Amino acid sequence: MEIDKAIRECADSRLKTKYSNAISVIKRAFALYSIQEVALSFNGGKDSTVLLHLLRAGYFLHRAEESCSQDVVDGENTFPIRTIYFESASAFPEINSFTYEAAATYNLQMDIIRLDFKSGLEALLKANPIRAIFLGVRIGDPTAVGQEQFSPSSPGWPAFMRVNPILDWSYRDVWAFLLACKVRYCSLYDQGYTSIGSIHDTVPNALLCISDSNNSEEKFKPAYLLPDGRLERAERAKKQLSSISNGLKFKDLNSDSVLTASVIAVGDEILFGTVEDKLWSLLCRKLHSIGWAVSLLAVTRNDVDSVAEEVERRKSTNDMVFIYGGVGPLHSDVTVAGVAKAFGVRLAPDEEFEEHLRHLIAEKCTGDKNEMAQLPEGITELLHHEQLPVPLIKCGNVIILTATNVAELDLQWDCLIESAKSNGDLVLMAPFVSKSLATTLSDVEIAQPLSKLRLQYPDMNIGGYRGSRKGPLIVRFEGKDPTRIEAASQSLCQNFHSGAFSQIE
Ligand SMILES: Cc1cc2nc3c(=O)[nH]c(=O)nc-3n(C[C@H](O)[C@H](O)[C@H](O)COP(=O)(O)O)c2cc1C
Ligand SMILES: Nc1ncnc2c1ncn2[C@@H]1O[C@H](COP(=O)(O)OP(=O)(O)OP(=O)(O)O)[C@@H](O)[C@H]1O
Ligand SMILES: [Mg+2]
Repeated sequence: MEIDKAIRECADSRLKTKYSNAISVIKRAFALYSIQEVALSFNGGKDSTVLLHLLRAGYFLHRAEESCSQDVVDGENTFPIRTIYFESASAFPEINSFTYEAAATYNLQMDIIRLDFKSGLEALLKANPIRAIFLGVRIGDPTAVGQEQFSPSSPGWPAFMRVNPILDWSYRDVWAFLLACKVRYCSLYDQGYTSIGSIHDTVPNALLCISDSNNSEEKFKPAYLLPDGRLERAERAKKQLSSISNGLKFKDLNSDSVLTASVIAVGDEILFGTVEDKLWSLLCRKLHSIGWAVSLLAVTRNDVDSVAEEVERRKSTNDMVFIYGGVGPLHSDVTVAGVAKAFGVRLAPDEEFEEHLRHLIAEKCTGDKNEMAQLPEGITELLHHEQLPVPLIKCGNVIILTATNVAELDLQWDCLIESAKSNGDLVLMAPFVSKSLATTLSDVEIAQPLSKLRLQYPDMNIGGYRGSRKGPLIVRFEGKDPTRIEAASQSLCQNFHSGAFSQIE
């Protein structure tokens, strides 16, 4: 069988693994359902073209195993699996003609359905004993969220099993397969289209454009030359830049409003006292400098449930949560998993993130499966900046920082602020201003006037601290309005003899 032979003979071990896993899924489906009970959902797209050939190979191998003899296996072109195509008036003519051409080449028994998906499937299932449908859905597709290789149809849909043999395939894997097997695919993919929807919303991928100033006609490179699979749906890139503000609802705020953040450090080494964490104080100062208040600092153990519990609690009571530590490939690096758990989603391979890691650490860490490229499914946005080798990860209102020291945090913070500013949505809050007064008055003398002042100026943070029991007491006024700070400090001084307080930096 030519597909099976092509993969067996190729040198790409990752593709071999993906192929053999997909074939196992297909064989499992053939063990559960009879051939009359399964269907292939085929639309001429690249993913469904991969699926068509996997099914041809899978059916051949299944028959070979069943009969235990190559002699009785039907010809390679026998493919008795019902194939359904939802034809639409807004499909590209090239997609239609490729679909019909494939049907003729591979003897597909095509059912052409001219209804919407749901009504079409209802009619199909009423007239046929179909119980399972093969789909070319891949993780990263908007419809893949929550799906497994075998997923029952959604509530409200007719009942059948969705079988997704290439769920964990990446864009690269798809092209590696189509090129290794030397099979035909829709001609649009050679004209710069990387994912094909309707004629109304699909254009060639601008990242494949070959610009030629002398020639007004645009030309495009083929889809398999897209440098990174992460750019398959190019419009996603635009979305990511404006994403920082999404969780923050900045637009409805006055510039002197206060937003709150909490900071979570993950690390047994901090709790043991072995390592002194310097990041939290720097992060507090940074947040402060953009007018944010830090409501809580927490340190958790390197344990998924501890991280999940803390994140879950903080994300609902703060505008933003910053978390660091525990990010990487070690068994103790559980932060990303903890964040996923806090949001009640699973970790799924993120093709875009994997491409970044591949560039960073070459092939060292990217085998058949790259654990570091697993991110919370459906809620993750990657925050890019040209100075960051790997983007920052944002899940809802939680930002995962990968910094491990002060210099790295400095860089990540600057990139975060710069890209937030450049997208125009992020209104940085008015920074806090403060005034500190030192006094040798005793705590007892000053306690009552201070607590009165707090009631008078509820918009301000008024507090006292001392460096030692015997040394001077420092009273600190902090807020967003310098005139109120001045008024409050004057008001305190008036209660005591002149010279009782001296201002310090
Ligand atoms: C065979 C088949 C089965 C589908 N089953 C479901 C389903 O169970 N639940 C669901 O929400 N959508 C289902 N869909 C719809 C897809 O998830 C998705 O809405 C559609 O492929 C998106 O196409 P569009 O981008 O052209 O709207 C199914 C589609 C097909 C072709
Ligand atoms: N009109 C349709 N008719 C039949 N099946 C469809 C149709 N549209 C989608 N599907 C099924 O859903 C799967 C996912 O669709 P999707 O558009 O993501 O992939 P594709 O069309 O194969 O490739 P591409 O991402 O390049 O467009 C398809 O592989 C196919 O199984
Ligand atoms: Mg498509």
